[in-house]
Amino acid sequence: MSIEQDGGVSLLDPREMGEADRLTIAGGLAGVVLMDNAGRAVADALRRSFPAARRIAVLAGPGNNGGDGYVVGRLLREAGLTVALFSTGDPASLKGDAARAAARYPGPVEALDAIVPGEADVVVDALFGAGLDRPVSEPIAAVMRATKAAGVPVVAVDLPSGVSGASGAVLGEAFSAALTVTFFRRKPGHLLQPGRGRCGRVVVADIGIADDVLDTIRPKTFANEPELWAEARPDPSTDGHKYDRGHAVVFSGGATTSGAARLAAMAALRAGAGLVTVFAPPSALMVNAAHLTAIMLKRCSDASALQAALEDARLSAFVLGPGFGLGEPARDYALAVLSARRALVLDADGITAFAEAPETLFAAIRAAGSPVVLTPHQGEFARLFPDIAAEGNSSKLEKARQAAERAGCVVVLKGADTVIAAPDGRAAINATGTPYLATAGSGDVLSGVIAGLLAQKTPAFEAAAAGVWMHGRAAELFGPGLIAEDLPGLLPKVLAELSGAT
Ligand SMILES: NC(=O)C1=CN([C@@H]2O[C@H](COP(=O)(O)OP(=O)(O)OC[C@H]3O[C@@H](n4cnc5c(N)ncnc54)[C@H](O)[C@@H]3O)[C@@H](O)[C@H]2O)[C@@H](O)CC1
Ligand SMILES: [K+]
Repeated sequence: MSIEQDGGVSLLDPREMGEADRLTIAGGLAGVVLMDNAGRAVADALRRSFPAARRIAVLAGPGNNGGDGYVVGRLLREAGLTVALFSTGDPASLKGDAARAAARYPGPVEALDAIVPGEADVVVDALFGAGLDRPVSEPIAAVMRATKAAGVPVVAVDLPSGVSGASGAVLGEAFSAALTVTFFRRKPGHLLQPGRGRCGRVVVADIGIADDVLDTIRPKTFANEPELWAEARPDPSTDGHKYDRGHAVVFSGGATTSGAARLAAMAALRAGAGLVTVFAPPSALMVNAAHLTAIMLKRCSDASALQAALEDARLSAFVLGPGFGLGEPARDYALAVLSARRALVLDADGITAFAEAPETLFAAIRAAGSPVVLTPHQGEFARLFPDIAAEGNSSKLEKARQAAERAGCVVVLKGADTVIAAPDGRAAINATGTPYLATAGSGDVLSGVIAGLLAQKTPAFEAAAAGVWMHGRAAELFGPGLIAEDLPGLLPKVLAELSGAT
């Protein structure tokens, strides 16, 4: 993906956004113009979203976010609205562009605690944006609570105050905005929870920063949207034979836990793998045979049987973990697949099996050099990366990134804001999905979708990112009442959407 055509999916942390700002100003666009453009974008979005609003309260903070607030206040006054502006401090203490914006504000500036939130139709939150660097404390927090209690819709400038742009964490107190207007590109905090839940609708405004600043900044964090991996997606029309679309293998657990493997297998087939085989222990052959049709079944009784099966070089991508059971067989199978240098999705029990010896797994992954994706939820993640999981100051984004670097493979850290991270530092934050995805077997389907894409030679990061997106999108298409069995059958619709068909 070339950066000029990033499709808007790049996310900039506060430091990178500061860099975009500096590069733009160095290129000849004055900072005050950027601030004016930012304020205008917020004022316009507010009027579009709240056409009936007449009384606006602007809360202006001590930095450039506050400066944007003064511009919004001025422009809304010019548009004939009634604006009251409340400042955290003496406007004379503002610096630079914010001081200039405040100087051009034509109305009175009141103290922050003078606000009566119920007297406004809309509150503009210009307290803190990218520069938030500590928890919001009293007395500002009290004003925010009073505003929230009044139930007046909040329009946030750049970020809801109190939400960290870098991590999505709530620092102290945070607004829940109805609308957030950010500039140039979104920030990780717009997609990571709990920040995402505080943003309301997010509008990204063009304020005159040119896309080519991204060539210098080289962002490595992305919104997990189709633009990120569209080019890497398999195109079945160019491959005539089923073997060209890869052969995925899913390991089945024992008779009573074999459903998980079938879910993964069905998902791999629907995701486009040419062939899918379930490798089952003797005890689970009959139950699998009774349930499988398009999916093939093979007896696999132990690691030496697996070694023999791996002689078939066409077996391209493996899923190990769903319903598999813990312990030695899981470790032996994973290590055998890796030493045969095949693509591997390690999920659930396959991850937990290495809790006592994560370094053994990481060494095998590095030695294999084949595409490997780990798909832990929080609990499994903590078993494999206990120190990274326990680090209180790092975000989910940083945790997934550190884990991917340590493991030497792609890590999918699951949740409402699943993060997909690659060892080279790239990371994507997912936003598709619904709460109904928290259902038994949902993760098994995800591992199958990813394996289906790996079987078709999609690179690991793109396969994992696309798989997570597709899995979430399928859940959105179904809505309430979702069970895992519904997901594979929805993948054709998701694939059709991605191909632009209806
Ligand atoms: N970077 C850019 O390209 C642009 C930035 N703009 C605006 O500039 C903002 C960033 O401006 P700043 O870097 O000045 O940062 P902010 O205005 O977000 O906040 C920085 C100020 O808040 C104080 N502060 C931080 N956390 C606090 C807390 N918990 N309690 C009390 N005080 C706290 C800091 O000491 C500093 O004075 C963006 O969010 C955006 O709204 C826009 O004007 C347009 C262009
Ligand atoms: K804000």
